[in-house]
Amino acid sequence: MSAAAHHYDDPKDESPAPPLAILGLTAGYGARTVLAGVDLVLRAGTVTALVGPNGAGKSTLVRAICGRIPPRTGVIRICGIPAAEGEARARIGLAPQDIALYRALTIAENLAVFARLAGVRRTDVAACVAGVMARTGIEERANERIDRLSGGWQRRANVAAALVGNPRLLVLDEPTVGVDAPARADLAALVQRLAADGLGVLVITHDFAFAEEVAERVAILSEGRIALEGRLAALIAARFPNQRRAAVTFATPPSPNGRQVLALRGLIGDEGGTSFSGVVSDTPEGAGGLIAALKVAGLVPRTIAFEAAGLDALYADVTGSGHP
Ligand SMILES: Nc1ncnc2c1ncn2[C@@H]1O[C@H](COP(=O)(O)OP(=O)(O)OP(=O)(O)O)[C@@H](O)[C@H]1O
Repeated sequence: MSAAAHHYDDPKDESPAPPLAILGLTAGYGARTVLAGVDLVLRAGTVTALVGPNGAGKSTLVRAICGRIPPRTGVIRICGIPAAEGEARARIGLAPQDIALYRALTIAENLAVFARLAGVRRTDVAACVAGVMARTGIEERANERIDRLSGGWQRRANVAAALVGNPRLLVLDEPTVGVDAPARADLAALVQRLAADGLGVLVITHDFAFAEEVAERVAILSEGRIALEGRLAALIAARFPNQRRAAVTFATPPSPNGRQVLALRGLIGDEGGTSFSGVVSDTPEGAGGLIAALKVAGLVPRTIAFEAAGLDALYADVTGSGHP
């Protein structure tokens, strides 16, 4: 049995404490306070997506979780252990935003290096590497160099490297950057499998479609706090009772007057100025009212759709801004 597997099976490790518990965390840089009272608990076996505007402090939160910047006030515990302690860091697997692998080495060689760095005994490295590759389904590419792999395989290898120390908390920072659609589905399935195995998984992402696919819970970081956290469906039902998301597109950007009509209906445009979305009442009158208003204003949409509100509507409502 590998050292890592032994560590995982050790009954002394069966702590009832959650993989991650943050209470009243404040942190920042110099005079700058970035996190101003963050509360967040992640349970084993769940995936939580953390979203927030650019500069909200997501990377700062990751640094604090990994013990790289100290809390000014509040506590961060990893399986009950204060984040500053080495024992806590050993329970965290971090797959950073930039692929943190040796590009000229193969997947297997990289995993062997990281296993040694994670403290796996030399004699246990091969078993550890084989175990992690089986867990992440990357054996078929084991002997390919990182720089020859697609973005999707590189991301999977990046996740595998985070698992060599057999963590309880897996932190994935922007795991879908550079990943095409089919590979994203594979990645989502992998993340869910790892959670089903008992890991607590925190996914920091700007990719709302991925967040909706992979995470049962979402946390929205805004103005230094977790403004909202919970099951996505429940949060949406509570925030938008009997409402639907309306999405309207135009062949060319509407006039300022047209934009104003849309804004009055709660529909906000994207940067290109041709796609607008917002929430409307989930009644025939809600949809009919919008369509009638478009007609009166002389606005001819290219497409118009009404669908259940999703993370983007929730995010816009909580942060007051569009999708980052
Ligand atoms: N080392 C640092 N020293 C001083 N200020 C910093 C440092 N790192 C980040 N900041 C500032 O702290 C704030 C939060 O940054 P952070 O990188 O945590 O945000 P983020 O939510 O991860 O942003 P993004 O989504 O753009 O990656 C920003 O205003 C940033 O300029």
